[in-house]
Amino acid sequence: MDRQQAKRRAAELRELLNRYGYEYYVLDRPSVPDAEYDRLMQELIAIEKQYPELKTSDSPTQRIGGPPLEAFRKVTHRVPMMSLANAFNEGDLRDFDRRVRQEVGEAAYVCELKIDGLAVSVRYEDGYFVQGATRGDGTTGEDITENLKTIRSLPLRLNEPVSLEARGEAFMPKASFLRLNEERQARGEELFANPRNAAAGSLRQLDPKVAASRQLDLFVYGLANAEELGIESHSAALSYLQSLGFKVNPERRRCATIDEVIAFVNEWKEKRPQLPYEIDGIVIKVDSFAQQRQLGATAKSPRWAIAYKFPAEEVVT
Ligand SMILES: NC(=O)c1cnc(N)c2cc(Br)sc12
Repeated sequence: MDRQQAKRRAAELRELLNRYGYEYYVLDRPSVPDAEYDRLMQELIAIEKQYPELKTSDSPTQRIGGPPLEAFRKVTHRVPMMSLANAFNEGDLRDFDRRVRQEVGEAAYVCELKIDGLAVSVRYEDGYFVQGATRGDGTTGEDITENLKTIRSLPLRLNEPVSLEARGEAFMPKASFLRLNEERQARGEELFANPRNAAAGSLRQLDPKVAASRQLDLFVYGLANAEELGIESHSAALSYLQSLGFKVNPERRRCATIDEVIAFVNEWKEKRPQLPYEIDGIVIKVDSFAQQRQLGATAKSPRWAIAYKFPAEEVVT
């Protein structure tokens, strides 16, 4: 195959493998057998070996990660990553709703599952993944780009050539956590206490090959620059993120009243053990960005959101 044919075939393979990867890891609905995916991947690896200059940053071969880092570089978040005030019972939720309605009148909410993982920020330029970082202290985090690239549900290239910064939670599914601890037990190593610690420990590894072996996953749940993109509500932001190719948690509900919010909270209090990942509560946000702007934020938390906390979940070992 000459260079021109190789260039064309490499682009074809990237398109195919990224689409098959999206179907498998984001939609959980693969359209080709694993053997077919592996065969195409081997073909792309061979072409990139013969013509290294054909390797692109969104090539699925680039997920496996380079050599171990010496240390993590610091990253300053242009938009601070905030933390959420907590609610522990129905009364706290009704107090929150009363404060919101006193300031902005009737408000619709979006309820989402609070994923028990590690908050991360992922930045894209012209549709290409360029940098990922931990939350850190909210203003300064650690650059874990190479480790985040190993998460198969993180798109290396978006469906549109947009520049944005998305926020999400990296997590370890319960099944991966149990298997990892079984392996560590067999090697006489110290066990991880819970999936959140296992996910955090995995993303803090300097060697991307270790992170790649931990089968982490990622739900994206927000945009740092939504208003710059002309989006006017949180529910619209989530639909937009989904359309770009991100994995957005489907268990979400737009609620017109706090009674509907409380119904969602009680529903998931019961259904939580059936989830393949751990959650530590429900996040409730005022849906309209105009109303969010009116409500503003305290020094560390937005006044337009609250996290209803569940008691710690025991993963069945
Ligand atoms: N859907 C969400 O907004 C969401 C889900 N899971 C989480 N751990 C967090 C944390 C913050 Br801060 S927001 C959020």
